This record gives sequence, structure tokens and C-alpha cells, in this order.
Amino acid sequence: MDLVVVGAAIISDGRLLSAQRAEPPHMAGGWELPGGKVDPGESDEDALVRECHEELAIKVRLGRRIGGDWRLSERSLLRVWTAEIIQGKPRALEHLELRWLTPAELYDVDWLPGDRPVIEELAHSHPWHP
Ligand SMILES: Nc1nc2c([nH]c(=O)n2[C@H]2C[C@H](O)[C@@H](COP(=O)(O)OP(=O)(O)OP(=O)(O)O)O2)c(=O)[nH]1
Repeated sequence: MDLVVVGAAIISDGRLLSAQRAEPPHMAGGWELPGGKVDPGESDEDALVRECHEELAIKVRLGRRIGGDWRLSERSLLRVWTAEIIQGKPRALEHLELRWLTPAELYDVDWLPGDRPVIEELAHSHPWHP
């Protein structure tokens, strides 16, 4: 069965939150959507809310799904939801850096390869709203 990774397209004031990975070494420095692996028995949505809290110290409310299953590797896939912050201000607890991107800045960071089609889809889904 595929490993499910969930990612949040956190949108605030018309900007998208991007996060720079700290590890593993071959991914460090690449930019991603906050999120992570779904634990056994956990729903995708619960996992995403949990990961945003663990990684960024914020509480989020999920919105719509962006696309379907985005293949990351032979064994893993990525599912993405839009999200809005309902409590807190994002802090890079597990990332090297965080950056808010306007639509014009969407490609200013070096997205992980698996995220690029998702970002492409987001770029076409204007105006952004959670
Ligand atoms: N969170 C996240 N992971 C992504 C994205 N794109 C992408 O290829 N990945 C990959 C990187 C990792 O190999 C995997 C997610 O693992 P993770 O390390 O973030 O998950 P986790 O927090 O549950 O980690 P751990 O408990 O295993 O340490 O998916 C993305 O946009 N967000």
C-alpha cells in the first residue's frame, strides 16, 4: 500500500507559506508544503492538522483539496489541502526557513520535485483562498 504524505497550502493575505526542509541530506534546502506522513489509524486531515502544529506551532483549519493523489515515488503519494491559520504565527520548529510567497513569487524558491505539479496547479487556481 502507498505511504500517504499530506501537505498544507497555507494561505494568508493572498500569500502561500513555503517551508525549507532541514533533512534528510538529499532533500535539505528544498522547499515544500508543511505536512508529513499519516500515522497508522489516523485520518489524512487529522495528520495534517497535527503536523502543522508540530512543525509550525499553529492551529489550522483545512479548506479544499488541491488535485488528487500526487505521486512522490514508487511507494508514496502526496495529498494537499488548502488551509487557514486560526491560531498562532508560524515558526520554523523543524524547517530551516519559512517564506510567504505572493503569486508572483511562487517560483522564487526551489520546490522539491514532487511539489512542482502541485504548485503549478495552485498557480492556475486564482484567486487563492483557503
Ligand atoms: N511534508 C512534506 N513532505 C514532502 C513534500 N513533498 C515531498 O516530496 N515530501 C516528502 C519528503 C519526505 O520524504 C516525505 C514526508 O516526510 P516527513 O519527514 O515530512 O514526514 P514526518 O514529519 O511524518 O517525518 P518522520 O516522522 O518520518 O520524521 O515526503 C511536501 O510538500 N511536504
